[in-house]
Order: sequence, then C-alpha cells, then structure tokens
Amino acid sequence: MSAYTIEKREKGYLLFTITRSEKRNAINYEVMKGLEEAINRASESDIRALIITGEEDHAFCSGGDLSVFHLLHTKEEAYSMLSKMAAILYSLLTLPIPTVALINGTVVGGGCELAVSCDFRLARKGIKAGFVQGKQAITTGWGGGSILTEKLPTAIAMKLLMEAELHTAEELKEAGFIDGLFEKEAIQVCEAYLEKMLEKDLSVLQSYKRLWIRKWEENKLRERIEEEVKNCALLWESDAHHDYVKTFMKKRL
Ligand SMILES: CC[C@@H](C(=O)O)C(=O)SCCNC(=O)CCNC(=O)[C@H](O)C(C)(C)COP(=O)(O)OP(=O)(O)OC[C@H]1O[C@@H](n2cnc3c(N)ncnc32)[C@H](O)[C@@H]1OP(=O)(O)O
Repeated sequence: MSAYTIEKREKGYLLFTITRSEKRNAINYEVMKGLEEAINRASESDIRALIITGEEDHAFCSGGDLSVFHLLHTKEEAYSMLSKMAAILYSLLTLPIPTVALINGTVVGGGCELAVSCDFRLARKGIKAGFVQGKQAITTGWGGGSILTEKLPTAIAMKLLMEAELHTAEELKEAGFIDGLFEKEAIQVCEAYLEKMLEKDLSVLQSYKRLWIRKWEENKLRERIEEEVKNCALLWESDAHHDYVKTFMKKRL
C-alpha cells in the first residue's frame, strides 16, 4: 500500500495525506518522494493551495521513521537523509501558493518541522505537539528550527526548541504556532479557512507569497538551514542519540 495519497480537489487545492497511520504517519523515504511529487504538482497553473494532513486521527506525523533511520549511524549517513528532507521542506516553505498543515492528531519531532514549513497550521483541539528532538540528544535536523525562528518571536521559539516538551494545541495557539483550532470536519474547516484565498487570482497569491520568500532569501535562511542540518548530523552519531533510538525500538519489539 502506498505511503501517501495526492488528490486534486474541486475547490482548487491539492490535498497530500500521509497514509501510514499504523506508524503514526512517520516519514520514510517514500513519504519524502510523495512530498516532492505533491510540491511539483502544486506548481500546476490551476492549483491555488496545498494542504498536508495525516491518515486517521491518531497522528498528523510522528517525525522521522525510526525503524528505518535507526540504520543511519555516522554523521555522513545522517547528513544524507537530513539534507534531503531539508531541501524538500525548503521547497515546501517557498512554494509560491498558500500551504496548510492540517494537524489532525499528535505531531512530534520532524512532524513539527513539516508543520512549521507550511504557511498556516490548523490543529484539532486537545492534540499534543512538540519539537521533542532535544530529548533524543539531537536538534531539529530538517531545517525546522531555523524556520521556527522566522515564524515566532525569539523567546517563544527558543523555549519550545530547548525545552523539547509536548504541549496541547491550545497552548500552541496561545504561543502563535497554531493559527486555528477545530473539533471535527477537518477538511471542511480548512476549506472555510482558505475560502477567500482560493477565490483570488493565482498571480495575486504568488505575488504576496514572494514577499516572504524574498525576505528569507535576503536573510540567508537556506544557508542557516544547511548549518542546522550539519549540526544535527554531528549530534546524530553520539551515543546518547543512538541509545534513545535503541530504547524506542526495543519497547516496540
Ligand atoms: C529523524 C528526524 C528527526 C528530525 O530531524 O526532526 C525526528 O523526527 S526525531 C523524532 C522522531 N519521532 C519520535 O521520536 C516519535 C516516536 N513516537 C512516539 O513518541 C509515539 O509513537 C507517538 C507519536 C507519541 C504516538 O503514540 P501512540 O499513539 O501511543 O502510538 P504508539 O507509540 O503505540 O505507536 C504506534 C505504532 O507506530 C510506531 N511509530 C510511532 N512513531 C514512530 C516513528 N517515528 N518511527 C517509526 N515508528 C513509529 C510505533 O513503533 C508503533 O508501531 P508498532 O509497535 O509496530 O505497533
């Protein structure tokens, strides 16, 4: 069964769904390929927005697939995977149309990096979310830390990253990370959120999105992300990180 679906919806947007609910929608190489495909397809002239979500309501995304990525031991091996995903998230961030992370369930680690790379984040009330990488003796490694510093005030971003705790959607709305909350009918709520934007000419949406892309280009966000990836790759090969992953894997055997 495929790890994702991509649907072009009547209202003029593309819906990307990670379909690995049995693994809490963890990101493996196939999901990465799917994201690349969705981002490429989102450049078609009749697409005005991209929505990313997860299958079922357990999780939006549980980050990198530890059952695959535990095989990466050295910094070089880690760098290869981290930089691939960082490039994908940078193309998502700079996609010239509005993008939404429709957070239907738990979102942790790299899942938060995926969410922060979208322009808007709508979350189901009560779900838990966190940049938990710090508890695993690594940092964000897909560029999400650098992107978070662009989107939230410094003290808030720093606290979320350095504490590495889980928070409720309501707390994260207060912090400015979540833009809207919903209880049910996620897709309908998201369509209503995007309604006015979907009515506009593509060129208007693209021109506005360019204002942010230009700012990110000027403040060298892509270079800062590269540094973040390299630093995370270094931490990846530490015993502390490998011990965390081994413990996670053992609990599930
Ligand atoms: C690697 C990139 C790095 C980055 O740069 O950011 C990261 O993403 S680091 C973060 C990696 N992610 C995690 O550490 C999350 C680990 N998962 C969990 O903490 C929990 O599973 C959950 C997400 C809080 C959900 O809890 P719950 O609903 O209770 O489900 P289970 O724990 O029972 O899991 C069900 C099922 O899914 C498998 N699973 C969950 N997350 C992952 C994952 N990230 N990779 C691989 N597999 C995952 C889990 O093993 C269970 O499988 P079975 O035991 O086969 O049923």
